[in-house]
Amino acid sequence: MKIIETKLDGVLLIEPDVFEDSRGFFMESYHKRKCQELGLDYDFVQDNHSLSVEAGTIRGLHYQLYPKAQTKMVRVVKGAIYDVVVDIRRHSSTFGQWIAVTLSAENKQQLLVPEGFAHGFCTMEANTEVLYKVDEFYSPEHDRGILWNDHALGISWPTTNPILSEKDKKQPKLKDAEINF
Ligand SMILES: Cc1cn([C@H]2C[C@H](O)[C@@H](COP(=O)(O)OP(=O)(O)O[C@H]3O[C@H](C)C(=O)[C@H](O)[C@H]3O)O2)c(=O)[nH]c1=O
Repeated sequence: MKIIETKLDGVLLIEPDVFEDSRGFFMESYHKRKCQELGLDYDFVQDNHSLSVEAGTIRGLHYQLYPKAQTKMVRVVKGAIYDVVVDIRRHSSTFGQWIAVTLSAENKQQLLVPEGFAHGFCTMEANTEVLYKVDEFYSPEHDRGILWNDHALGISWPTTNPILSEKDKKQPKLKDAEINF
């Protein structure tokens, strides 16, 4: 398992060891001790799974407020996503900055999104399925979002006309968002 740092402190790309043979492949998609040995010591309590039927679906940008903030470990088991993370820690030197990585069933890479970051993705293929672990339970009362195309962020999404939930169509801009990180 290899860890690749990004320009956002704490946001990490994880490359699992994949064992391929004539039958296909095997990999440990999560191994607590090996993660702990690499400093990734999280107590994940919930696994999430989403299917997006159409390419060009954007889910996000989402986060939960303290004390229910979540660290997420995201991977794709079918299709591909343009995965985006935004630093929303008010005192961070990279506040408002974002990164994007492609996670796919093919590259099997995973993204670690710590507390203090908003997360969202755009599907690059039809019928894309995303699995992710979180270390805090879902709390609707603490669930918040930021508008996907907030010009202050300038995220280079692969589509300008995405499929969005009604909720995500009405998310606030970063300057108006409720943040307590
Ligand atoms: C997140 C969540 C949702 N739900 C229920 C609430 C709604 O009735 C339904 C769909 O929720 P939502 O539209 O918020 O789902 P997504 O738009 O995929 O949200 C996710 O998208 C981005 C990419 C994220 O990083 C978050 O983990 C998560 O917010 O599932 C639950 O029951 N448990 C949960 O943990």
